[in-house]
Order: sequence, then structure tokens, then C-alpha cells
Amino acid sequence: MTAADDRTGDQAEYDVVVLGAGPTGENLADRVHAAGLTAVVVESELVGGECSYWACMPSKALLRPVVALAEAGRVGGARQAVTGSPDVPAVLERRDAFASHWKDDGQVSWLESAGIDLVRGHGRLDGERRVVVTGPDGGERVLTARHAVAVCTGSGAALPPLPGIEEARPWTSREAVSAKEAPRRLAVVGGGVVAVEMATAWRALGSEVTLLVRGDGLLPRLEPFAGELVAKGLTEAGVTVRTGVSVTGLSRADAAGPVTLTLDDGGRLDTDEILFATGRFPRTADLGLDSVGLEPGSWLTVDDTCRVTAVEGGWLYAAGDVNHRALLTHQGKYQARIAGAVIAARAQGEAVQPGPWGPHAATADSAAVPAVVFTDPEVASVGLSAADAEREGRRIRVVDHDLGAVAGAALFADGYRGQARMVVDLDRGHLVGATFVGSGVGELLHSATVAIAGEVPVERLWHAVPSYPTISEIWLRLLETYRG
Ligand SMILES: Cc1cc2nc3c(=O)[nH]c(=O)nc-3n(C[C@H](O)[C@H](O)[C@H](O)COP(=O)(O)OP(=O)(O)OC[C@H]3O[C@@H](n4cnc5c(N)ncnc54)[C@H](O)[C@@H]3O)c2cc1C
Ligand SMILES: NC(=O)c1ccc[n+]([C@@H]2O[C@H](COP(=O)([O-])OP(=O)(O)OC[C@H]3O[C@@H](n4cnc5c(N)ncnc54)[C@H](O)[C@@H]3O)[C@@H](O)[C@H]2O)c1
Repeated sequence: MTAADDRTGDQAEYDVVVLGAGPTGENLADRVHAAGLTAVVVESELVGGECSYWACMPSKALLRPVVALAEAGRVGGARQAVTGSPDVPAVLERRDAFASHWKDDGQVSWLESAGIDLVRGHGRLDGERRVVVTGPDGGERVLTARHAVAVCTGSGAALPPLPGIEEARPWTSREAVSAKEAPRRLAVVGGGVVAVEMATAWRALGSEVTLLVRGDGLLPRLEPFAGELVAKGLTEAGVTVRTGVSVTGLSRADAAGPVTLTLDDGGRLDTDEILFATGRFPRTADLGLDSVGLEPGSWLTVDDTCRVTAVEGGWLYAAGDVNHRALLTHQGKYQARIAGAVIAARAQGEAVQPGPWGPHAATADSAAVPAVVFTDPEVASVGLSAADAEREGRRIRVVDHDLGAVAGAALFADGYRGQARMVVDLDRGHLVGATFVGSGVGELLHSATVAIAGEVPVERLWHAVPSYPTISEIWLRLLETYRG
């Protein structure tokens, strides 16, 4: 299919060069390789990316034991048997194992077995289809792509420009998921997903946690009841949740001592560690974007095929966090599957089918992004919130139901607390959004994702019978309420 590669010395040519070996880059390389193209991945840190070592895996490994324990405490009969608090060293040890002890041998072996080459070092674009990699020893290697370069360099934790922030050595998400012990006091700034998950974990592992939220509630992009129920859960767990407050400055006078925060309400707060969970920046500042006419440090805007629209010639793609479409591992991997198929089709002279829901369009990025917040209670959402749907000018019907009123939920936990909402587009006759809050709802979410991505008519859902007595019976209650 392609001419033999020249992969000797300081130069090498491949069909596809992938920058970044996170979940997105790995999957994209795998897809193009499976389609018969040659691929190389460039990685400056660990193969596996943020998700494996400093995000999804270690954070969920911290959360699972503490949520399991809390859930057991809400089941009569089990409650009496689990009277202790989490075994912190054991939790951290399990977390370390899930982060592969911050070693990437396993994922490197997978790349080898998949037939994908790895070049370690920092990659930069150097004009059309050319990448220069600076290796760990400072040496340079030039990689040329016959067909495509895919930027999958992800995102980093954004810190606000506050006086004293660098000297105070705050935690970002990386320190929050990899810390070796629970600080006595932890302040968490932000009301998004990282903030609420880390407040949940470290509170249960022994820290006194204060959550400082500048807005008036948590998880502001989701249905309002999600943030309200999570705030209730955090408060009951002993987290101090303060809304409408911003940090204006911070200092750590003694390197081994506490941090003092100044707040915009005139108050001060002393804490042993402070986590800024205040969003992400694209890892594009030092990527040679200027060599192809793009702004260094910008998010890379792509079309539904994941092609960077501002660069001519159709050879530059961006997938995963770096394109800012949906900052989630599963969406990055989905984009990788789509972009991989697009690159292979174009390389092989086949027609690209960019229409919605076709093989070459990441349509779900705008219509059906599922997300689970692993707090106690959990939040599981997919598609549009009611407010989003209204903003889009859709004619909708919002159907709410108490999740605790379902027999399966009552069995799952004594006094089960939860809420469910479906958003129906009345003109299209199918769901465009769904949100569930409550214990165990993460595993319920895919049913709603299928209903939305499949544009299943609401009337047909009446025939999708949930098992008794499971929490999934919430579907029946929502549909009964909808039909009246
Ligand atoms: C605390 C936390 C918890 C999260 N939990 C979840 C979760 O439970 N579920 C979920 O779906 N998502 C979660 N996310 C989001 C998820 O981590 C990201 O969406 C995902 O990692 C994005 O994958 P990616 O491949 O696009 O980028 P990344 O995982 O960031 O990988 C990018 C890779 O590119 C490399 N790189 C960057 N620049 C260069 C360069 N110039 N040259 C060579 N290599 C380079 C980096 O070293 C990195 O390895 C979480 C995020 C955080 C912060
Ligand atoms: N379970 C999961 O799937 C999971 C878990 C963690 C993270 N993630 C992903 O990672 C991404 C990053 O998460 P995140 O929580 O860092 O970002 P986020 O965008 O979800 O939340 C950041 C919050 O910080 C607030 N903020 C920003 N600047 C601030 C400032 N100067 N002072 C006070 N507050 C400020 C914002 O208003 C926002 O509410 C998310 O988009 C999410 O998709 C997913």
C-alpha cells in the first residue's frame, strides 16, 4: 500500500504522525494502523497520557473505596458490619496500582504489539506534514507524514493569575490524584467536576475540606438539581461548601507551613494544601503552531471529521481535549476512531462521508456526550440540559421523577435519594437529554445514550421494558409521567 518507510537515523517517514500518546493518540494510531497505514506516536511524558496517571484512573481509584463504604453504610444489615472508616494506606496503595506506579511499560508493550512505533520526546510542527522531536538527550529527529499529522496533546490544569500563587505551590489535579497522604486541611477552589470529586475523596480519606466556589452552585453546566444534590452530599459528609466567594491572593510564608488565603469577602483562610480545580488549558503553547499559521497556545478548532479547519491541504487533525469539543477520555477515543477512519479513507482515495451520524463524523460530540461525576451521590448526564435545549430554541418537554420512588432504588439503599430528568424534543419525538443523580446511576447512563444517539422515538421506548426491581425502572416512571 505504501512505499517502504525510511526510518533510519534522524529522519523517518510514516503515513501518519501522532503527537501525544494519551488515550486519544493511542487510539488514533491504532485505527490508522488497523486500516493498513504506518503510524508513529510521539510522547514527551508517559505513554497513556493524563487519564492513566493523573486523571481518570487514579481519581476513580481514590473514589471507589470511599463511595463503596458510604453505600454499604446505607444498607441495613450491611451497615452494622461496616463500622470503620476507609483504610487510607490501602486506598492509596490500590490507587498507585491503578496508576501503574506511574510507569508506562504496559502501555509501551501494547504499542509494540499493535505495530505502532514510539518516539520519546517533545514534538513540534515544523511546517506542512513535518514534525521535529527533541529527545530526552536533546537530540533532534525529523518525522515526515505522507498523509496526516494528528495533534492529540491534551490539556493541562489552568491556574488563575493570583498574586503569590507560584510561591504557594498549590495542588493542581495532578497532585490531588497522586498525593501520598491526606493533608489535615484542604481548600478546593472551583465548583466543577475535579473540585467535587476531589472534595469527596479527600474528605472521606480524613482531610477537613473547604470548597470555595465563586458561583452560586456546583456543577453549573448540568441540570440545577445535580449540583444541589451533590452539595447536600458533600455537606453531610462534612465538607464546608462556600458559594459566592473568590480567592484574591495566597501565601505560604514558611515552605513547610500552611497557606493563607485572602478572600473577596474580606475573610482569610488557613489551610495545609490548596487545590485549584479551575479548568484546563490546551497543550499547544510549544507545539510549533506558528509554523502552520496557527496561534500558539490556542485550542485547535476542527470540523466533525476532526480536521483543523484553519490549515489548508487537509493534512492536520486534532482530537481529544486539545480540540475543546468534549474534555472526556471516551469522547477523545471516539474522535480518534472517527479521525482514524477519515485519515485512512482519504489516504486510500475513498470518499469521505461527513454527514451526521455517518462513519466519518463525530456527531455525538454535539448531540450525545455522556458524563459521569463519581461523587456521592453520582451524577450521570447525556445530551442537552433543559436550559441548553431552550437556548437552542427547541420546543421541549421536561419530565422529572424522584429516583428514590423506584422499588429497585429503595432496595439499593435505605432512604435512597435521587432525581431523574429527561428532556424530550417535541418536534423530533425523541430524547435530547437525560440526567440521573443517585447511587449507582453511572451504570444506568448508557441506556439514555443509546436512546439519544439512536434517536429512538419516545413511543418506542414504551416497549423497552426495564427489569424489576432495578433502578432502571426509572425509565418506566419517566415515560408514564410523559404519557400522563
Ligand atoms: C482529575 C481528572 C479526572 C478525570 N476523570 C475523568 C473520567 O473519570 N472520565 C473521563 O472520561 N475523563 C476524565 N478526565 C478527563 C480526561 O483525563 C481527559 O479528557 C483525557 O485525558 C484526554 O485525553 P487526550 O488523549 O486528549 O489527552 P491527554 O490524556 O492529556 O494526553 C496527551 C498526551 O500528549 C503528550 N504531549 C503533550 N504535548 C506533547 C508534545 N509536544 N510532544 C509529545 N507529547 C506531548 C502528553 O504528555 C500526554 O501524554 C479527567 C480529568 C482530570 C483532570
Ligand atoms: N468524571 C469525569 O468524567 C471527570 C472528572 C474530572 C474531570 N473531568 C473533565 O476534566 C475537565 C476539567 O475539569 P475541571 O473541574 O478542572 O474544570 P471545569 O471546567 O469542569 O470546572 C472549573 C470550574 O472552576 C471555576 N473557575 C474557573 N476559574 C476560577 C477562578 N479563578 N476562581 C474560582 N473558580 C474558577 C469555573 O467557574 C468552573 O466551575 C472537565 O471539562 C471534565 O470534563 C471529567
